[in-house]
Amino acid sequence: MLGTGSAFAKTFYNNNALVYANGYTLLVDCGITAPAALHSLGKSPDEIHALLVTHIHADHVGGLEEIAFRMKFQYQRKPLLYVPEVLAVPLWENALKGGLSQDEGHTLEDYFDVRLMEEGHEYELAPGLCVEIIETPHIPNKASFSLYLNRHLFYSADMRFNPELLHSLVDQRGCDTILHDCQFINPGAVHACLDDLVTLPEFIQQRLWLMHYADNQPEYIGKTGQMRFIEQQRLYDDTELSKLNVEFNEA
Ligand SMILES: Nc1ccn([C@@H]2O[C@@H]3COP(=O)(O)O[C@H]3[C@H]2O)c(=O)n1
Ligand SMILES: [Zn+2]
Ligand SMILES: [Zn+2]
Repeated sequence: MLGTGSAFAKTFYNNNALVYANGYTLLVDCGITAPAALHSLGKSPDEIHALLVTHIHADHVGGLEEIAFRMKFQYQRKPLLYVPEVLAVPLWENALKGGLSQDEGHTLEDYFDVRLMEEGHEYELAPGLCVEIIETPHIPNKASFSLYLNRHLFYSADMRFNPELLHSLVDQRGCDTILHDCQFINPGAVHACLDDLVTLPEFIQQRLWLMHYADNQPEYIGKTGQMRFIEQQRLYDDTELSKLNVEFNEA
């Protein structure tokens, strides 16, 4: 995890992730703090093969201008950008155009090798890395897409509490690991809140890691039912994440 903080957290970086697969590096979301978070890990933007955007909020796309400029002018590269089809135009028109538009660039494609994604398809981004996008409710009338990775790990984009989806992923689709955004304050108007998440049955909680949390996260350690916090700037192996759950349950 590059960062695990909420949109307004100051002690945690924005909730963005680096996904590694056989030498390939995917950056999932690129918020305002992503360049600093990469720097603190000693990572150069040049090490990123592809980026993926879940939705248009600054904690998920606010760092794209810096990455786009540096890729173009510092590294002379056009990285792959995976974007849900409905977000491609608003991403350029409403988020990036103001800063990036200039003689050398007037479109998203001038900075990125754009790959549009649709729901209901699985995309093999690299050997050992398959991604499906699932539209999940967040802000009314504003599209946001969670991810299903390698047919076993669900990574929530910001989403409201949706127990039916979590049940169907676990019961019908072999989901053994859930990384879920979490808001501490009730009600979770645009996110799932902790009071909602602790109502999930234990077998779902035991697979669930909390992320996208506020600065007062330390106050909640030990108060999250069967769920655990995932930590920023730490490397997790996806098979280890599910193995640890089993060990945790047995302990
Ligand atoms: N209707 C809304 C819209 C936004 N927000 C807050 O703004 C943040 C934007 O980034 P986020 O991570 O989606 O979290 C949102 C809410 O904290 C909110 O609380 N209610
Ligand atoms: Zn967010
Ligand atoms: Zn959001």
